This record gives sequence, C-alpha cells and structure tokens, in this order.
Amino acid sequence: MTTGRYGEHDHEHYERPRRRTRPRTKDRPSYDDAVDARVVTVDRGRFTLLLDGRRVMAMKSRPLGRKGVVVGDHVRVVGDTSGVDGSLARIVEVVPRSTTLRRTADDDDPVERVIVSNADQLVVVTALADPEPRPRLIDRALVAAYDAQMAPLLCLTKADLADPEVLLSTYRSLGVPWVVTQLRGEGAGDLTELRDRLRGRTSVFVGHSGVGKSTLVNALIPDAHREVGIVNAVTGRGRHTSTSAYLLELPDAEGWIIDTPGIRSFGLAHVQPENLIEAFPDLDEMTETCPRGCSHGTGEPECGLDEAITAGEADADRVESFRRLLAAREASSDW
Ligand SMILES: Nc1nc2c(ncn2[C@@H]2O[C@H](COP(=O)(O)OP(=O)(O)OP(=O)(O)O)[C@@H](O)[C@H]2O)c(=O)[nH]1
Repeated sequence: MTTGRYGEHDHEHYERPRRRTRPRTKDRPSYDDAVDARVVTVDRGRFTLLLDGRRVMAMKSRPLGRKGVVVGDHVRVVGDTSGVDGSLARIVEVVPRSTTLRRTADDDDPVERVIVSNADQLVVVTALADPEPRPRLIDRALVAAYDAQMAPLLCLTKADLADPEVLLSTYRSLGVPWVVTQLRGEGAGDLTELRDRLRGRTSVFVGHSGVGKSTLVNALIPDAHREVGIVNAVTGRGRHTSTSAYLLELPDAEGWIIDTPGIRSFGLAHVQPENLIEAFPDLDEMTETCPRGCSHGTGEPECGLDEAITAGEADADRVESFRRLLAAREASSDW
C-alpha cells in the first residue's frame, strides 16, 4: 500500500528527524461554526456581506490565500458577524460558483478578472436614443454573456425618444430576448415586463454612461442609492460614488440584481469560438464537419456553417449574426 508520496517502506521518510514542533494539521481550525453569507460589494480588500438580512463587514481569512472573492459569491464566514460598527468577520470559504462573468486583461487593467459570480442573466442596458445605441458594445456584452453561460436580456431604455424596431432587427435572428422601458414622458414607469424577466434570478446590469441604468435600478429598487450610500459610508467612500459592482435584492425577495458602475470595458480575448458557438446548439451541430481548428468565422475554408447555408439548412442571417459576435471578440472597446 502506498500512502501519499511515500511507500510504507520508505525509511528515509520515517527516520528523518522531525523538525516541526507544531503539528501541521491538528490545530487547523475547523469551520463547523461558519455561517452562510453573500458578497454584496468589494472595496480595497474589505467585503460587505449580506447575512440574515444584515450587512456585515468582512475580510478574507489566511487559508483562502490568493483565492479571489467577488461580488455575488456565496461564502462561509466566522468571527464577529454582528454587523455592528467596527466589527469584522472572516471569510473562510467560497462556495463553488455556478457562473463567472470575466473580463480579459486590457489597457485598463492588466489582470484577467472574474467580475461577478453566480449570476444567471446579463441585462444589457442600451438607450434607444440619447446616447445613440452602440451595437458593437451590445455585441461584446452578448459574447460575454454567452461565454459565461448566462442568459442575455436586451433592455432598451428611453422608449419615449425612439422606436426600438431598427435596433431589434439586428438581434432578432439571434433570438435575444428583449424588453423596452420608458421612465420619462407620458405613460412612463411600467416595469412589469422587466420585473417578470428578473424574477427568481440573479441579473447583472451592464451599460455605458448615460443609458439610464441608475434611473432603472432606482425604479426597480427605490432604496438602491440609499443602500449603496450605506455601503460606501462603511468603507469610507462618499455616497453614490461606488465604482465597484454591488448586489441588491429586489423588493419582496423577487430576485437579485448586480449593478456594475465601475465596468468601463469588457476584454474578451479569453473567449474561445467553441464556447461561443455552444450557446447556439443549432449552429454548433452544423460545425461537426469543420476542419480542425476552424473558428467558424467569415472566410474560413470549408466551414460547416457555409455548407449548411448552401444546402438550405441554416438561416444565413443567423449565421451572419453569429459571425458578427465572433468578430466582436477581437475589437477592443470601452463602454
Ligand atoms: N427621455 C428619457 N430619459 C431618461 C429615461 N431614463 C433615464 N433618462 C435620463 O437619462 C439620463 C441618464 O440617466 P442615468 O440613470 O443617470 O444614466 P446611467 O446609465 O446611470 O449613467 P451614469 O450615471 O453615467 O452611469 C438622465 O438625465 C435621466 O433622467 C427615459 O426613459 N427617457
């Protein structure tokens, strides 16, 4: 029988004098008393957690080492979980994540990072006008969603200013679900459809400046800014200036949203064509005959997608839209 690295008869191992005076594992704390919490926001190594409905400040414990803890993580914590001013709990474990939304290293940030975890929907907030929609940014957000195996949702704001039809025609063949919102002008304020889409899920909201994301978050969660203000008061930052993602619960425990005020870009260099096409099983099936290493992009020789179009088995618009997404991975772009 072999135990660990050494065999039973490995005398060198057994006869070597013990230098350690402290047993290595015996004193390791067991975390049976740890409790569950969820990470609300992160600010300079300090974590705000939600634990039994109260906000608790925490830091990472040593055994976690360099393992990252991100917004949306379900964690286990020990120590002072009272949440009173000045108290500090310790995160001892990160529960395995169901999803991770990532960004590749880019000029803004040299390290590939997980932005948020455990979200199942990515809500791409885009104004129909003022500012004008930026389809390339929408495409990049969709790529990030598909890669992370999150359901995408287009949220088209400012419907009082423009008709959504032009923009929607670009996304119809991909089958991306969408909602339209209007929070100014006559008849403003009905968010029933969006609320229906958010119910029971954790949804990450992304969008570039001015699209009306804060207005939307505040309409969904009337206390949102006040809550964020509290978080920032604890971490020493001013109100309404959070640049980190933060998690908020929808009223009546209907779901969770994660706002991302700090995200200015979405590096996508880590996204593999194979992962992207998996989000479109009908197209994926048509690539079985592709040559090895085929990226399924425009101009790839003998790509199964082209053969399927020629044979009348694939919708050319859908293939073209998929290829547009594929190409959007390469363009670097700010929100
Ligand atoms: N016409 C119109 N204006 C809107 C609507 N929703 C928001 N706005 C306006 O759009 C502007 C930008 O809204 P914000 O909610 O601050 O946009 P944001 O996306 O959070 O932008 P940042 O705060 O820069 O990240 C504000 O002047 C809002 O009043 C809408 O449905 N229709």
